[in-house]
Amino acid sequence: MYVDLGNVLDATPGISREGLERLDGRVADAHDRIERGRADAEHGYAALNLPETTDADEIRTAVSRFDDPEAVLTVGIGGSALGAATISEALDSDVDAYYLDNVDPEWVAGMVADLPLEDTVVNVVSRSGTTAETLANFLVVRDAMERAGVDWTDRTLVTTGESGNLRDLANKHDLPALPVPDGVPGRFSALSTVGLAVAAIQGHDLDALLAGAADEADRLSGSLFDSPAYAYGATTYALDRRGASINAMMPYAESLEYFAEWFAQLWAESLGKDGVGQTPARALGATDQHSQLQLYRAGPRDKLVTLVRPREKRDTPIPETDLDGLAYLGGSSLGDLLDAEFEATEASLAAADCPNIRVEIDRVDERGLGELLYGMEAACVLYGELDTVSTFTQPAVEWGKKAARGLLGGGDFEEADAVSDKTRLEIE
Ligand SMILES: O=P(O)(O)OC[C@H]1O[C@](O)(CO)[C@@H](O)[C@@H]1O
Repeated sequence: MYVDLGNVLDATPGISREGLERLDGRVADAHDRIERGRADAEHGYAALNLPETTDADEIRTAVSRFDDPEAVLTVGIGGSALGAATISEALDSDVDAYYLDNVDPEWVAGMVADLPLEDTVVNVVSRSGTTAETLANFLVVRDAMERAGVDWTDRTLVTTGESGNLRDLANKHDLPALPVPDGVPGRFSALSTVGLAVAAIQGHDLDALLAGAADEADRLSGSLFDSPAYAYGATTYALDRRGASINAMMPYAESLEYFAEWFAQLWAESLGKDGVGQTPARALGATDQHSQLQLYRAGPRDKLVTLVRPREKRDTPIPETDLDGLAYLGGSSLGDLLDAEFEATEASLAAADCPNIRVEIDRVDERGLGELLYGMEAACVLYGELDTVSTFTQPAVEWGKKAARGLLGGGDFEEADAVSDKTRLEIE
């Protein structure tokens, strides 16, 4: 992973090279704290050990019983789906990957109806084993399999904690089950059983994914000038402190669109604590040059833009044309056009003094994805250390869960009472 900070040095908000050098002392202290947490496999810090602790053979063995499926359906939500989706949506495979990570009834019914259930692996993922959306969707999928005459116990893989509803189900029906790694919150679990089972089913190279992550881990150091991950984490933190409260994650690759969604959970759920936190905005280049870029460049000075691209990609030529005005495109390629737009957007933001950071990987392949996922996780951990927030908890999401559960009769929660007390001003 390569990180270019050039376009933050003279931006508004921005940080100077001297400012980064002053911040580097705090980076060194944060790095020491992180390394102590990793050494003790402390909750959360353990995520940065996954390149060494994830057992790829265990994952490959667990999925080996599913002989050449047509599709794999992941039933999970948040970090229990987004890591796997980031990888599977970025890489080609003959095995189609689908994700049920919401409970929209029409969407779920449509997806289940379209699946070749007899030739689909159902990958149910939940660290807690209690997440209502995941369990409800699993019950719907299992019922559909039974009605289709498919023995669901032959087609289901479970990834869950040591206890809970899913663990009980796996034990009761002797289902293949993978553990979730101790001390790794869902949003940090892409490089573990949680995020890699789909990749294994699709035939992707788990070792290369973990090797890319290991490369980035090897570059963690006491100086942001020696570590791309810490350069990104420290700079985004510093820019937030100077007013860039929004970070628009804008990959210039369709294959990385899901990465922006994964990044949004990682950044928001880790850093949004006690009244602080940089808001991740999902964007996509070049598409959002015709959309959100107007706001990024000419709106409030409260944003930074992260521009991500692979340095190498397969290309598509643009045919020669005799159409006046289009001759400049003919004989070029879509890759040349996308690169030109990436660099033009970068320069456009700089010309407007809008801070932007360039993040590149060599290619969107297993190694590059491993670097990018691990690099952003490490960046997030460093940012959390510098911002002195509780990076690895997510207490604010619990209120809504209790309210929903109370509304459905799943318990007596005062949060549910607040729903009926809603102030109404309905305009028809
Ligand atoms: O894996 P589980 O326990 O189903 O949780 C799914 C997601 O829900 C959250 O716990 C938030 O409610 C996320 O942190 C997590 O990724």
